Amino acid sequence: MWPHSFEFRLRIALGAGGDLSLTSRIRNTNTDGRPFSYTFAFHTYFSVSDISEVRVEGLETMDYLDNMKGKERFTEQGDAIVFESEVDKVYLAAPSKVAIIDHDMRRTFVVTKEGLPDAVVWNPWDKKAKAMQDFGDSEYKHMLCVEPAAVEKPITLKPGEEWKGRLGLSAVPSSYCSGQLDPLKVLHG
Ligand SMILES: O=P(O)(O)OC[C@H]1O[C@@H](O)[C@H](O)[C@@H](O)[C@@H]1O
Repeated sequence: MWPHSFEFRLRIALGAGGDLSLTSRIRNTNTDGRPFSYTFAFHTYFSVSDISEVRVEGLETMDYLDNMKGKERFTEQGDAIVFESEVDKVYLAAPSKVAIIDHDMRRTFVVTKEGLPDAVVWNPWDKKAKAMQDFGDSEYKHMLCVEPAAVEKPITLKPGEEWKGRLGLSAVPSSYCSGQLDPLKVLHG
């Protein structure tokens, strides 16, 4: 058991237009005066038409830790992130808005975050999917995990202190067709 006392509160708000907001609050309620540290991530799995056709915008040129290479640090190059094999990356100091663009579904998920500096991007691909008990063998083709997170630098709370992290999620209809969708509007609009 974790040797600390804490209070965890989750506020779920669903807006009239379907926008979802999840706010987590963690308070250190230790009475022995001890601080504690933790990392945090909203493990949000997005349903996508075909992982090979999806791209993520907002993380280009970001530094990341590659969990598949012993957490070595790299810098993302070039264009939007696309997927052709297993990925498990922690983007550091990621922007507060990231877009998951699903051309076939004509839908863009816009993920916003507050109090969560990092963003994890994960897809197990075929081999790991087969090895996971709670994951269908082919489910990796239709999912992408983008997680607002605080991973690189653990959060430390003294007794009485409270931390707050928020995830915002909206699905925007998009009829993207070579250049129709302006990433600046998705990311900054
Ligand atoms: O199955 P869960 O708890 O959603 O976690 C899935 C993945 O979550 C990511 O945060 C991790 O970086 C991966 O290593 C992990 O496998």
